[in-house]
Amino acid sequence: MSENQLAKLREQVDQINLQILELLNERGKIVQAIGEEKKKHGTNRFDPVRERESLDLLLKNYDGPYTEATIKHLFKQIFKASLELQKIDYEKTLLVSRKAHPENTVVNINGETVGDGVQRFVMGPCAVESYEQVREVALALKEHGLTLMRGGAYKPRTSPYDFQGLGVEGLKILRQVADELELSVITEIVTPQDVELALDYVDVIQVGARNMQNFELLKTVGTVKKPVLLKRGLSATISEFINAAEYIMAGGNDQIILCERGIRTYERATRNTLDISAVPILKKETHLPVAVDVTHSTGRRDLLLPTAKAALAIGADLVMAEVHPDPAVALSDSLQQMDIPQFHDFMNELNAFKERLV
Ligand SMILES: C=C(O[C@@H]1C=C(C(=O)O)C=C[C@H]1O)C(=O)O
Repeated sequence: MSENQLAKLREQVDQINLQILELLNERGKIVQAIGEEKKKHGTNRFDPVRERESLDLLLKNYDGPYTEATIKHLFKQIFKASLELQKIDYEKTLLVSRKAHPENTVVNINGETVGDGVQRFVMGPCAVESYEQVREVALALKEHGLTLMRGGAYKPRTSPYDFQGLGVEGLKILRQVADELELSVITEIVTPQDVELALDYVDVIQVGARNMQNFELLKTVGTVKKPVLLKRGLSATISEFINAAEYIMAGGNDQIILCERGIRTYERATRNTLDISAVPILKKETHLPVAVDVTHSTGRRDLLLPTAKAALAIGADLVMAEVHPDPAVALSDSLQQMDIPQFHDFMNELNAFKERLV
C-alpha cells in the first residue's frame, strides 16, 4: 500500500470517528432525557430488559467484520456510559447539592448560627458522667463565650462491656446545666424510637459515625424540627456521606451540619485519618455547614491544636473537641480529652490563630 493510500484511509477513519462522536453526543442527550423521565416516574435507571432488546436488535441487523461478542461488548460500554450520564444528572438535583441551592445554608441553634462565615466551636465531655462533671466543663466553656456544648448520653461503644452512657439521665443532666448557663446541647441519639424523647432535652441531634447509614434513623431525624449534626461514617466515601445527608433533607429538615471525624485507613499513628480535604469538597458539593471533630479523628490530645488550626485554615464552620475535668478517670476516651487548663490554652491559641487568619 502506498503512503498516499494509507493517509487517505486514515482520513476516512477520522471522518467516521467524528460521525460516531456526533452520534454519541446525540445519543447521550436522548439518554439524559430518558433519565429525566425515569426520575419523574421513580423508575430504576438500569433497565436490563431494555438493554437485552437493544442488543438483540443490533445483532439481528449486524453483518460486519467484528465478532458478535465485540459488538456486544462495545454497546454494553455505551449503555454503561449512559447510565453514568443519568447518574450525574440525578446527582445534580440532590437537595443538599450546591447546584440545587447555591447559597450557604445557615443552621440556627437557639440564635447561634453555624455556616454564616463565623467559625465556631462546640466543646464538652465525651460522655456525660455526672451533673458536677458537666457543669465544671460548661463553666469553662462560658469563660470563652462558647454557647455550644457537646456530651454523650447514649454511647455506641466498640465493646458491649464498656460504659454505654447514662441514657435519659444523661439527657436530663445536659439540659439542666445548659438551662442554668444558657448553653445549647448537642448529643447523639442512636435509635429512631429515642428521637421524640430527645426533642425535650436536646438542641441539636447528633447522628454518630456508626449510624451514618442507619437509614431509619436518618429518615426519622429528617422529619423533626431540630438541627442535626451528621458525622461521617468510619469508612464512608464523600458521596455516601452526602447521600446520608440527603436522606435527612428529603424528609424536610434542612438544618444539617456535616461533620468530618476521620476515616479508617492503614495508618495507626492516629486513631483515624483526618480527611481534611473533605471540608472544602463538602463545601463545594453541598450548601451545608461543615464541622471537624479533632478529638475522634486523631485520638491524640497532642494533635488537637494543630488539627483544629488546620480545620479553621481550610474553612471549617465548626470545630469540635472534647474536654473533661479529669481525663485520666473519664469513663470513655480518656487518652484524647483535654483537661480544663489544657482547654483554656487550646482556646486561647485558637482564638489568636483565628485573628491571624483574617
Ligand atoms: C437509556 C436508558 O437507560 C439505560 C441505558 C440504556 C442505553 O444506553 O441504551 C438502556 C437501558 C438502561 O439501562 C433506557 O432505559 O432506555
